[in-house]
Amino acid sequence: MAQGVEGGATRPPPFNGSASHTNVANNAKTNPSFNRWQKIAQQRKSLPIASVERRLVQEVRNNDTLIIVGETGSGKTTQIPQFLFNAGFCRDGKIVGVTQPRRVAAVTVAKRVAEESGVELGQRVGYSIRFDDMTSSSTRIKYMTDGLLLREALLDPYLSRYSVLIVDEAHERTVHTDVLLGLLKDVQNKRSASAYGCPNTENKQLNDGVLLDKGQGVWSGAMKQCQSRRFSTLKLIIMSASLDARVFSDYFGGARAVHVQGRQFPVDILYTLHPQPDYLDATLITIFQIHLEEGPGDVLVFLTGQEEIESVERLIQERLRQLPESNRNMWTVSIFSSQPSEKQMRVFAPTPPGFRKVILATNIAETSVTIPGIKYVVDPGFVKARSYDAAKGMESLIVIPTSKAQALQRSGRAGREGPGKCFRLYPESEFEKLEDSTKPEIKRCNLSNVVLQLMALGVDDVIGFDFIEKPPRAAVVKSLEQLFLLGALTEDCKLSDPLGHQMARFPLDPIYSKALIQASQFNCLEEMLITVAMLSVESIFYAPREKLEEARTAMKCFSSAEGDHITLINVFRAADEFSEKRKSGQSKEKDDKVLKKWCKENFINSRSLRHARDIHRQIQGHVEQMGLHIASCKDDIVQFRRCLAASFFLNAALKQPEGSYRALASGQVVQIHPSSVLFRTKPECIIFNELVQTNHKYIRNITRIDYLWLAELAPQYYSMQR
Ligand SMILES: Nc1ncnc2c1ncn2[C@@H]1O[C@H](COP(=O)(O)OP(=O)(O)OP(=O)(O)O)[C@@H](O)[C@H]1O
Repeated sequence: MAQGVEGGATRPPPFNGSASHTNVANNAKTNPSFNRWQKIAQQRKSLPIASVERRLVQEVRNNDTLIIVGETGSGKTTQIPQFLFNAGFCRDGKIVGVTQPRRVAAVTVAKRVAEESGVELGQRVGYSIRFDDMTSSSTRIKYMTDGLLLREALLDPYLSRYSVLIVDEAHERTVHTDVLLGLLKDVQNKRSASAYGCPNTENKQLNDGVLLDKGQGVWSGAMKQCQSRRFSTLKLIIMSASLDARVFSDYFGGARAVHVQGRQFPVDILYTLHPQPDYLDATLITIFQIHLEEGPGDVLVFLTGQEEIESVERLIQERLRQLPESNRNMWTVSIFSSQPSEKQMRVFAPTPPGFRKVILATNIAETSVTIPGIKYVVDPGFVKARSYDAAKGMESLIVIPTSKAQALQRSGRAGREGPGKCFRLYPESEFEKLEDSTKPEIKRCNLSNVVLQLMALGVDDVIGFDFIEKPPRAAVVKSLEQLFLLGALTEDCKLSDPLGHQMARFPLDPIYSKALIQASQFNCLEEMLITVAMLSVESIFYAPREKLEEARTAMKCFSSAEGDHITLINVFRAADEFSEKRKSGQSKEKDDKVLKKWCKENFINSRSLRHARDIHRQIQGHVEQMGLHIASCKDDIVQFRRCLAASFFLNAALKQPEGSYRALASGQVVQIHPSSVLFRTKPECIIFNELVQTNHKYIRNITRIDYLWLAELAPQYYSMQR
């Protein structure tokens, strides 16, 4: 059994009843959970990383910062935290934290590691993601999103509970990862320097503040003090299968990089002979080719977004109906970020016997996750990415080719349980032309949120912050300007009190945080909570091509002549009313089914609606905690529209003579999206929440306002404009 309190080896799950050493052998023959644990233990032993456990632990002991690069599936994410736990890095209640860019990875990996360790999830091994905390005081290995750790730093600037922090999938370079790297570098320096004054740091100040020189001979005492608290310095590990170790090493002052050799199973990469003009059609053909010609095994398909996924899902069903009965044994499931977590978890459910599971995913399933059963990956080579025009202050989503690093990660999802195949739907010559790595998100997104968080963390000089790669200066300046206009910053560029601090506490985009705070003053927080929740999910309405007219008629029942925000509120409330009336009092599943039927009849996307209800519940919790006044403006719609104008004044637009609109802040000419309820009426002055760039610049989620309200409700901006 284990040696030491928290440094013990992992053990099998408890047997039914009281397990003693004498009955282990008997139980082993019959107990399925024991058999599963044995299989897992075997699998763990065969991972490439297992043979270098001791060396890796030694490397972590010897280096404060370590970069680990290893093949996808070699065991970095699941095994290294367990190695560190076993080596005693969690003594004295300390935690090994692992950050992931995505929620689904944090949850599924934590579940797997809990199972491998034979412990209940939330006890020794847990996860924490926005709005969902599965940890306890006994958690020692904690998986979390990078954004969550940033928020933790607001409360505990030294991140003092952690002995080791592992930044996983660092190649993704999400904006949170980049900010986190800068923050962790700073925390690491502060912890090494101020708390213990170890001689291996440049700082020579001891706890009691006495400055020492190397010649004074006191270092041996200081050294002892350091050794006795060796885990008080923060160990940092940067990990990925596909990162440029040099960039990270340089950033961390020449940090050591180690490569873990070897992969578990081979993955055959297949390319098309020619470029595919219609990648969705090529995707469908490939899925059916695999289904009809390849051996057993599930398929993972990478698409760019919810709409694309839903249309491919429909096309698959149509084609399946044309196949003979014996070939219809395909089961499609989907996973994308705006789905509720339980829905996302469905992709991990076992495939029914005799069926082939086809998972339609966005890049959410690209890194860290292992979906059991996947043998084939279909990669059309595209991803939806954020793009930001700082001059216009406009963010949009555009579909672009993946990078080589992303292609590698995608193929790495096959070959985790046996040999696999990856079908890249482009020629090999195209692969060579791809960028090596993904352009860091910090260079292509609106930075208001990041700037607000950094300022809340006490970083006043955001432009001078030690980023691994500096964001464009114009983007930082634009964000400072926006935050100032929203009232989060004072004139001398400090976080305002209380507004700026309150805004930083919301896990939302600053413009939405401000809207909620503002709404409590306009007595319409009830309406704004619904609005923010509904705007946080992908399209609520869906209109299948073949039933367009029916869908339009259904939408009219909820439409408000004032605009989309009130229309969305109408949908939310109608769903609530329906649920309330039809509550069976029997089971949640039954109620969900009834609501789903109602959604279908009304051409409402039930997934999006459920997700919005979930988000609504969670932000309402935040609002209550902050003590904001929740009230409804009831029938006083003008009041609510005024509040929208006061909140989203940066996104106001005026009608042009020919029927297009000019966005007042950016000067861009934009069109109302055909899905908006105001598409035909085209009022004089509007506010909007989203700009979508296709062949036109479309705006969505629009409400009619009075032009004069702008100067009245946002004088800080509109009086400057005149
Ligand atoms: N949920 C799971 N179910 C089944 N097997 C799993 C699961 N999670 C991990 N594994 C197994 O453990 C192996 C190692 O997974 P791990 O995530 O630690 O690798 P990794 O090196 O971090 O990969 P990546 O770089 O792709 O994140 C997988 O290849 C797979 O065989």
